Parts: sequence; C-alpha cells; structure tokens
Amino acid sequence: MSVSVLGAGAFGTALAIALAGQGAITLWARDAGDMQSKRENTRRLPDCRFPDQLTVTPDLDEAAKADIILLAVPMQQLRGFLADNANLLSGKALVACCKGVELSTGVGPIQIITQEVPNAQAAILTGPSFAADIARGLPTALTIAAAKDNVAKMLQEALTTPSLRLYRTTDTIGAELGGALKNVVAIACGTAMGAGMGESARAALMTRGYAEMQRMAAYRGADPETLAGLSGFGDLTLTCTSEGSRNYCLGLSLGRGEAFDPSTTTEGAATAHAVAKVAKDAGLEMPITMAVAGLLDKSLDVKAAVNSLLNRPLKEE
Ligand SMILES: NC(=O)C1=CN([C@@H]2O[C@H](COP(=O)(O)OP(=O)(O)OC[C@H]3O[C@@H](n4cnc5c(N)ncnc54)[C@H](O)[C@@H]3O)[C@@H](O)[C@H]2O)C=CC1
Ligand SMILES: O=C(CO)COP(=O)(O)O
Repeated sequence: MSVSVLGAGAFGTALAIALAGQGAITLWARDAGDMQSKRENTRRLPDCRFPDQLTVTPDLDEAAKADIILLAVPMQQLRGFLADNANLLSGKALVACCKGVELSTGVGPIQIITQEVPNAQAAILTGPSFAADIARGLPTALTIAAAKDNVAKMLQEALTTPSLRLYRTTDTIGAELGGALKNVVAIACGTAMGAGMGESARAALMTRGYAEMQRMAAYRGADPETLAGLSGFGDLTLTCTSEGSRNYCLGLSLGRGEAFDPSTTTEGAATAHAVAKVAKDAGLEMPITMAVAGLLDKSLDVKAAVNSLLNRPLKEE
C-alpha cells in the first residue's frame, strides 16, 4: 500500500518521517522548494532530517496517486482543500490527521470527507502525540478510526511502525471528538496555570472538562469508552499538562494577559466557538467550553470566567 501525506506542517512532516522507515513515502507541500533542498522542514519541524525514502513534492497530482492519503492540513482548511481536489482524491482511503470541529457547520473531519469526497473511505488518526516526538521515533500510541473495521484494520497495519503503535476503533465520532474537545480544555488549563490558580484548579478543569467531553460525545452518539481511550483521556492528559502544546500555551498567554502569535495553529480556538454553538443549540451544559469561548472573544476576562464556573448552582458529580 503506497502512502502520501498532504500538508507539510509539523504533524504532516513528522508522520512522513516516521512512515518513511516502512518504505517510500511522498510528502506534498505547497512550498516544497526549501524542504527539497535542505531535506528538513526548518520552519515547522526543525532538526528532524528527512530519511532518503521521503520524497517532498509540490505536485499534488503525483502525491494523490497513493492508495492511502493522510490529510494533515488544519481543520478549518480541510473542507476547502477537499472541495478543490475532490476529483484527485476520489476512491482513496483518506485519513484526517487534524483535530477540531468546523466553525461554520459544527461537524468533524469524517463528515467533511464524506460530504466532499463521497466515494472515499474516510478515517481519522488521532490521539496523544507531539510532532517532534513522532519524528524522533519516540514511543507513541494513537487511535485509527474508520466506520468499517476492515478499513480500520488495513490502515492500522499500514501505518503502524516499530515506535508508533496504532489501536483501532469503528467509533469515528468518539475518536474525532476526543481529539477536538481536549484542545478546548487545554486552553482552559493553560489559562488557569498562566493566571497562577495552581495545580488543583487544573485538575478540576481537566476532570470537569472531561465530563463536558463525555456529554457532547453522548449527544453525538459516540461510545463513552472511546473518550476514555487515547483520543480523549490520553490526549487530554498530554495537552493539558505540557508546554509542548500550542493550545495550552495559548491558554498560558490568556492567563498571563500576554499576546499570542496569531499565526500559530491552535485548533481549540475555533473549536471552542463551534462547540459552544452546538451545545447552546442542543441545550447541553458545557460551562468550561463557554468560558473558553468567552475568553477568546473577550466577552469575559479571566476573573469573570472563573466566577462563571465557581458560582454555578451546586450539583451531584
Ligand atoms: N503539531 C502536532 O504536534 C500535532 C498536530 N496535530 C494536528 O495536525 C493538524 C495540523 O497541525 P500542524 O501540522 O501542527 O500545523 P502547522 O501550523 O505546523 O502546519 C499547518 C500546515 O498546513 C498548511 N496549510 C494550511 N492551509 C492549507 C491549505 N489550504 N492547503 C494546503 N496546506 C495548507 C500550512 O502551509 C502548514 O504547512 C492540526 O489539526 C493539529 O491539531 C495532531 C497531532 C499532533
Ligand atoms: O494534538 C496535539 C497533541 O496530541 C498537539 O497539541 P497542540 O495542537 O496543542 O500543539
């Protein structure tokens, strides 16, 4: 099975490096020139040299010939990218590698793939992993989800490496929501830590944030067990506790009242607004998500956000 990665940000580049150990792999980049000459993605993933089996190309027609295509463009760009290239991608196994909920529609990557490239086999690769860890070959475990188990199994076998271990599930909704929603909680946790609220506050936010994730997942028909796995609990743990996470760092900046580089990919920001809308329309209680959305659009300051959580009516856990 041939594999290509479309999108050469930190994660796409890291996956291409990791999978190059298994055989030839193509990485498509809009701006391939520098990477072709330097054999490194100096901008997004410095100090990780490309193996010989990795070919970087700006030619999408060439890259799209592979049987398995990993889609590593950011979440809010996914639909436009697929719509522009639907003919090239028709009939392929398309694996979303992005995490989030679409701002304009409230849906996740699997539904976007299904809508834009109807006869593709849609899947998602998600779970706790920093790009630099994967590129360096550090031990990592991820979830691969596809609606049909035979597709999930085929992808699990094709994309597992000696250091990257994939678990499979057919619960695509649970897998994509786990990865999407943990980023919103990471922003909340970063904010708490940045504002000096302490480790106990972070633990409370992680736990009650997880309860919100479970609530949204149940509403969307996911299996709660999926959220207890790598995509969900696993990714929540990583992203809410490490400055390696851009979403957590966005929160740190909010908590400290500092500026944050707007060009940084922080999927949790758009997802917070998307999920807040879905929750409001559905009557779901997601107060942490609402507080994060309020912090981001500046309708709440940190003090008001904390008060909005602490002053809620007392309830059973
Ligand atoms: N960086 C990480 O450690 C991890 C990232 N992810 C997910 O991977 C996705 C991508 O994130 P990163 O690679 O880290 O972001 P990044 O900011 O490093 O790179 C994004 C890349 O997407 C490209 N891009 C943007 N719009 C595009 C379009 N319309 N067509 C083609 N290319 C386009 C940009 O040129 C850039 O190379 C996100 O959803 C993120 O949540 C998942 C796990 C780990
Ligand atoms: O998804 C990630 C880890 O699993 C990466 O997190 P950030 O996008 O917050 O950097």
